[in-house]
Amino acid sequence: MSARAPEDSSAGATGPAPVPTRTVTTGTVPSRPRVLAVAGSDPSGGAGIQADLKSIAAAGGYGMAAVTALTVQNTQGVRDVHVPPATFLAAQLEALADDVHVDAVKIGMLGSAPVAEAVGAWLDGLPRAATTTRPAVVLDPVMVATSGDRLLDPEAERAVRDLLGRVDVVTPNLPELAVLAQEPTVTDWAAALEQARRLAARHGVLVVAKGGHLGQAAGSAAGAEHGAPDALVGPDGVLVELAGERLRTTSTHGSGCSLSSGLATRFARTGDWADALHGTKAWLTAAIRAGEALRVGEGHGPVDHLVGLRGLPADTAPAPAGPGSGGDLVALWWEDAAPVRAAIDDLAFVRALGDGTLGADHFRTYLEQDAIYLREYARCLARASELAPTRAEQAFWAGGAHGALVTELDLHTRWLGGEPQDVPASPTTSAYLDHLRAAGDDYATLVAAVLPCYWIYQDVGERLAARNHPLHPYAAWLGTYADESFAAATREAAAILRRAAAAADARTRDRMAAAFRTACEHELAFFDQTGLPGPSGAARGADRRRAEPVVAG
Ligand SMILES: Nc1ncnc2c1ncn2[C@@H]1O[C@H](COP(=O)(O)OP(=O)(O)OP(=O)(O)O)[C@@H](O)[C@H]1O
Ligand SMILES: Cc1ncc(COP(=O)(O)O)c(N)n1
Repeated sequence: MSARAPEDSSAGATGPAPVPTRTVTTGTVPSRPRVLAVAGSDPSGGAGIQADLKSIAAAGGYGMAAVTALTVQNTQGVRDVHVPPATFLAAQLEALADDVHVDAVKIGMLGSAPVAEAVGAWLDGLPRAATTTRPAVVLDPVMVATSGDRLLDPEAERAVRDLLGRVDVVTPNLPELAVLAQEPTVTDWAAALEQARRLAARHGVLVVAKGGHLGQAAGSAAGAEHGAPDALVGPDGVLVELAGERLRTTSTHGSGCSLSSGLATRFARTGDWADALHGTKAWLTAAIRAGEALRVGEGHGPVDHLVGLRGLPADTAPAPAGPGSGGDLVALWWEDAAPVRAAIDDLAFVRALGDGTLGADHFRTYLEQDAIYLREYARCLARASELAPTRAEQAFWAGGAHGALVTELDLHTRWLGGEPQDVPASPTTSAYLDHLRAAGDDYATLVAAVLPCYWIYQDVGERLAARNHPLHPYAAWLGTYADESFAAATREAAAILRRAAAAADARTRDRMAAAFRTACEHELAFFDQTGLPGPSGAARGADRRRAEPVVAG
C-alpha cells in the first residue's frame, strides 16, 4: 500500500451535467421497477431476453419479456432466426399495457421492419390504460451478433432508425452507431463521441457510445491500449464519460443486451441517466470479469449477470423460519438489506471513490473515522472470540481482531502518515460502535452485528475494485478491496452466523435479524458521514432513524 495522497480530484469521469429526457416521472422512484424487455430469444442464455431478465434482476428490477424473434444460436454463432408475425408481438405488448404498469422498457433485437414498426406503434400509444407515467425507453439497436451473424434484415435498418425519435436512450456499438448515423464506421474514440453527438442532435435522443469494438474496426485484435470506455452523449456533447479497463476475455456475449437492460432498470430506480450508466458499467465490468468461471460453451461465453450473488449460498431460496433454518435466514437478512446496500452504492462518496474524483480531504476524514472505528471494532471481535463456543470460532474472531488492528490499521496510518491525532469519534462512528457493544454477552447477536462490516465492505469493494486501473488516484486503496483472503474471511464469518442462527431460539433470531439490519444501516451512515454533497447523498431510500442501537437481552 502506498502512502501517496490522492491527486487532483477533478481526474476521472467528467461530472454529470443536466440530461435532457422525454421521460415523464412522477417524482417517486420504484425500488423494484417493472421492466419490460422487447427482444429476441437466445437459447444459450447469454444474450437476448435471457440476458435481459438476468440483468434486470441483478439491477433490482422485476423483469418481463415480449419475444420479437427466436434464434437458433450458441456461443459460437447464430444458425437460424425465426420471426413470428408482428401482429403476435403487438398482441403481447397490448396485453401487458392493458394490465401492468411498466416503469422502463428495453428494446433489443427486432429482426424485421414489420416488427420494428409494431414496436414503434406501441410506443406511440403509451401511456395507456390506468397508467399516468410514460416508461423510460432504452433502444439497443441490435444489428449484428458478436459472432458476426446478422440479426436484422438490411431493409429493417430504416425502421430501427425511425424509432430513434420515440426512445430516451440508444446504445449502439461502433458499427451500429455508423449505420444509424448513415456515416462510415469510426475507428477512434474521439470520432465516436462526435458521431454520437451528431446522432443525438439529429434525433433528439441520448446516445450511449460504447467502446467495446474499439480497435476491431481497424482490423487489429482489440488491445488493452484502447480500454473499454463508454459515454453518455447528448445533442450538445458528452455528458458523462467513463473510462473502462479492457478485460482480456472472450466472455462478452450479450454484454450489449445486458448493458441496455441494466441501464433501463437503474434509471427506473434512480431517475438519473448518468447515475444509471455509472452503476451499470461497474456491475457489467465485474460480470464480464466473472464470466469465464461459468464455463458455458466453446465460443464467446456469457457474462456472469449474478456476480453480485456469488458470496451467498448457492441456493438462496428462503425456507420456512424455525430451528434448523438458520442458513436461509442469513440470506434473507442480506436480501432484506438490499435497499440499504443499493443506497450505499448510490452514495456520492462511494461513487466518487470509485471513479477517482473523491477529494483528498473527504478521503482523509473517512480514514480518520475508520481508524477510530477499527480499534473498537477489534475489541468487539475479541469479545466474540471470548464468547465463541468452539476453538475454531474463537481462533477465527481472534484472527479478525488481529487483522483489524495490524493489517488494516497499518494501512490507514500509512495512508494518513501516522495515527490520527486529536480526532474525536464522530456521532456516526460512536453510534455504530454503541450498536456493536449493545450485544453484550449475547454471542449470536454480536456475530450478527459485526458481520455487515465484513460483508458490505467486501461486496461494495468488489464493485469498486472492478473500476480500478493503474492511474486511479486510489488505485492502491481499491486494490485492497479485491483481496481474496478478506473474501474468504467474510464467507467464514457468514458461515458462523448461519450456524448461530440455526441453533438460536425464535427470540434470539429476531434480535439477530435486527442487529444485522441495524449494522447495515450504520454502514450506510458511516460511508455518508464525510459531508460529501451529491444527488444521492443523505441515504436516499433508507430510513436512518432506524439506525438506533439494538439492546440485547
Ligand atoms: N473486453 C472488454 N472489457 C471490458 N468491458 C468490455 C469489453 N468488451 C465490451 N465491454 C463493455 O461491454 C459493453 C458492450 O460493449 P460493446 O461495444 O461490445 O457493445 P455490443 O457490441 O453491443 O455488445 P455485444 O458484445 O453484446 O454485441 C460496453 O459497456 C463495453 O464497454
Ligand atoms: C437474441 C439476441 N439478441 C441480441 C444478440 C446480440 O448479442 P451479442 O452481440 O453479444 O451476440 C444476440 N446474439 N441474440
